[in-house]
Amino acid sequence: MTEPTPNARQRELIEATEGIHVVDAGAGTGKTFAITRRYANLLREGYEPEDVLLVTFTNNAATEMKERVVARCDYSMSALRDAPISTFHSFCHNLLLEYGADAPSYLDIDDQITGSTQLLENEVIEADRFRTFLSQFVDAHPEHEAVFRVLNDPTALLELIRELAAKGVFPTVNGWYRDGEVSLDGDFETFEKLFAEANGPNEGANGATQSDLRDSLSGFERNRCFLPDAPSEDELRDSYPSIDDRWAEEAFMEDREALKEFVHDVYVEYIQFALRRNYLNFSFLQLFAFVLLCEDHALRESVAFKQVMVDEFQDTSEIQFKLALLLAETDNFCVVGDWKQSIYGFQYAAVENIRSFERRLREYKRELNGEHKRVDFPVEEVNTIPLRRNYRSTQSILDLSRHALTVSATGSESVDRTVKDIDGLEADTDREHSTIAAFTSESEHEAILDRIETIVDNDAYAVEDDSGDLRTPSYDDIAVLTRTRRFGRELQTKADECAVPVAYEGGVKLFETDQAILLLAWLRILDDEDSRRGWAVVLEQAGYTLAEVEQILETGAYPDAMVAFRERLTARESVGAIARQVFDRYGYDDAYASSLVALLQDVSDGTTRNFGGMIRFIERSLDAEATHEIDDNPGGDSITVQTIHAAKGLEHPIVIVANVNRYSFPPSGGGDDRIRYEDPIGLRQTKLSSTAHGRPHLYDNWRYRVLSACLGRDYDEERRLLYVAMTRAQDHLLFSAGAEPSPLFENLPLEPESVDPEIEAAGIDRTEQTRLQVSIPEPDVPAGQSPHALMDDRVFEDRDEGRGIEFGNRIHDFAERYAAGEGVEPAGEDEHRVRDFIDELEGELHVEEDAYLPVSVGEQEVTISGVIDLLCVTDEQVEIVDYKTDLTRDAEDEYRKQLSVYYHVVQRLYPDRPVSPSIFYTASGERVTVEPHSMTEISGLIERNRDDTIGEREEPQIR
Ligand SMILES: Nc1ncnc2c1ncn2[C@@H]1O[C@H](COP(=O)(O)OP(=O)(O)OP(=O)(O)O)[C@@H](O)[C@H]1O
Repeated sequence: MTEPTPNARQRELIEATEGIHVVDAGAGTGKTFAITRRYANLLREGYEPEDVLLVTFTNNAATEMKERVVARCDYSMSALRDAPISTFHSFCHNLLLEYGADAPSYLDIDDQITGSTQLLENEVIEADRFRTFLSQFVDAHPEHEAVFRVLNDPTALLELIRELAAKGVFPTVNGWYRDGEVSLDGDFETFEKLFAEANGPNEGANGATQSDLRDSLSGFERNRCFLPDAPSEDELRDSYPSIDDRWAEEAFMEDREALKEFVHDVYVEYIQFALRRNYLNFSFLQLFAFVLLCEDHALRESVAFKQVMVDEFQDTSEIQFKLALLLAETDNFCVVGDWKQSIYGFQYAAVENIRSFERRLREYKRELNGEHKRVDFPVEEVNTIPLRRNYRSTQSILDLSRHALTVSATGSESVDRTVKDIDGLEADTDREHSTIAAFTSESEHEAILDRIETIVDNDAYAVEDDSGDLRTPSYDDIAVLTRTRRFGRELQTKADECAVPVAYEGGVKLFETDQAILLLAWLRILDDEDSRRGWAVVLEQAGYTLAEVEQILETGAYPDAMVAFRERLTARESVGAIARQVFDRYGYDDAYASSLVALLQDVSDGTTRNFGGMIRFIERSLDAEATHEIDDNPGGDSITVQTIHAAKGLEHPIVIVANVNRYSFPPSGGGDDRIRYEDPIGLRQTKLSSTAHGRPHLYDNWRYRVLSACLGRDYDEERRLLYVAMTRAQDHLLFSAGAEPSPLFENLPLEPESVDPEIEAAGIDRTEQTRLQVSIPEPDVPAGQSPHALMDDRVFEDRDEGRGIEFGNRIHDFAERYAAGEGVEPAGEDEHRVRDFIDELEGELHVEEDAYLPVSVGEQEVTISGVIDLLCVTDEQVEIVDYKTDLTRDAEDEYRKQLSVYYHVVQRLYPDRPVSPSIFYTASGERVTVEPHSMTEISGLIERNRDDTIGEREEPQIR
């Protein structure tokens, strides 16, 4: 194909070689094309490759740019081999290898960066190392016990470190680098403004109605256990229509010294740990490069570039923007991007870098020039170049895509932007042949496949070929884009059943899947029965808190069921058989699992049981980021299924944006990170460990509850994801949803059609067994089954406080035998309470009743099964009783889900009587009746918990 001729605006960017230029333009407007041409033009104008820094976000993009530059100038590929066209990370890596030996000394760290310091890219391996670090850290720092006790996930702490590094908050050995600590404290003035905004009274028909904040604090104490210093809900909401302003300060001001010290010590000691083991992660590379450039003035001046250009600028983090400034010798600084395509917030991309480019430029210059002039060029004049012509899509697709940025993502959210506020794009083509449609179906997967079959070879869906003529479409013109990975995988399975060819883009990093991680853990346990690395993964996966994991590892008191499983594995003949048994236990019956079994069988000859060898093989594969094609990829003419994140930068003739459903897009929930860093409230704990009532316990932090109510959840990135998905389409654009479409779907200006798919798929009514956990805690439960099927088991923190699993089992055992009339004698207060309670009951008692509840989740039938502790049946009513040995009621919301399942089972058994589900707390003797969830709610809860929300976590992009 011939190279396009730049349009006038693109030419302006290509030829404007002096000064600061910013392009913030829509999809497909030729930004990458123009910046590549600009680079070639600079070389033609006499700049040497080493004078020009061109930053991209992936190594592939860097290579592609070099190829395109070579085509436009006199340089060969080999001449450009070492040219600084690279990612931030590889640039920083090279800088540190050459000049950075002593960079750690600027943080008062004695360890050095050496020639053998490796870049550790693999997050799975890093998480493993971080676990090792953390267990050493805990032993060395008993003073941090209280903060450590609140944690439930080591990777969340590692994520926090990455976040702080991306935002320029670095530790020194004895404190914080520059004004890092100020950032951790947060900014009360800015918070006060947010508080005032959320707390402004609303207008009702009869005057002012209560503020959003007051409203969202109703139920302030529900299902929470606060420390005694917390205000009651009545106190907090004693004024109307807003809550009293004094609560802004009361909530914000909190003694966070212990927390800051904990985070500081983990952060700096982890850096030291990494350096001593000769590795740095992406975050630390940038951190040290930044410190080095800040502190070594001579070096900074010597390495600075005459020209700095950044592509995909919307994906830069704060530290990356600052790095780019430190690397610029003059104001020849050019960035291109699109705020509407900023979808890497979870990797700390700061959309404000491009949205408020000029303000940030000035602010960062001021900051960097604090005690020394580091940015020595004027930033007052910025030339903004608009690009409006789109070379990808038809006008109707472009017009609709603007709506993506203004639709409300929830039922109640109001978006303070209208379509008019979004710059429109002009299609380069005059042709208007697009089909734009939306459909819903109870069987969404089948409906999509059905539609695909209709599209292929259909003139109504004709697509433009390279010469601009229309031709009928084939499978490989079609891409199905999804917000989360899970839906794509499900669709692939369904497509296989229906013989529709589907391809994954770029294969799968098989050894990074959950399946492989669990298998590796069990192999480690088989290789060494006390393997900390193996047990830590297995126990965390089963839902134990970090403190519990530590305790179990310390004492070697592994759960009986897990030990028994290890014994069963030991009896297996081959690694393949072991793998199969591990996958059976965790309910993995998919292409990944079968590929892993087949691969390991091949590698191990199918017979030997050399665990050490297998472990090394998996580790090496992880290190090499080995990608494997999954067996069911047909190749050739097939549709592409990928996440929206993976589709960024690509284009497809026909796009189906699928699974635009409630709880999936936007994904429901959020992390359960106990330590958070949020703007402008700084570093906070959502839970606090205290012995306020005589024994250690985790309390909810009431201050965080109030603070977070003022922050709200920002769905802008979800809208941008929708925009990215839509703007991948060249010719036709479709949307699909299931029984419960997302507001993102419903609020688009489209009239969805409800369809009943005709496509035949074998095995569609397969039933998936999902066990409901009954006697919580009972954490040794396969993943994908209970408790993850329905409950958020992270609320069960009580388990390490002397009562724990065994205690719970003992009480349940006593209760069962006592109610069954076995004449057992109570021992201890809880058992006495249970006895008294049972003595009071009137009616026929049934103990340990099995309960099975079929639930439709999407188009799948799921059976939730559990065991009901006690049923008390009379002619008038049926009472369900579930014993809980918890010391508090803070897990009640989760128990409600469990009891709701029992309620529906029992209600079906006794349709003529009222059924009341209740909890009996053995610690207090309190009996609490719960309000059951409806079947629809249960189905939604299962879907929500099953849906993996990690579209964003895949494709570990270099950022
Ligand atoms: N002036 C032009 N004439 C014809 N085609 C062009 C022109 N400029 C760019 N294109 C083509 O438009 C397509 C999109 O270009 P490019 O990928 O550079 O856009 P972009 O703005 O970076 O897109 P996105 O933001 O969606 O990643 C490419 O196929 C490119 O070759």
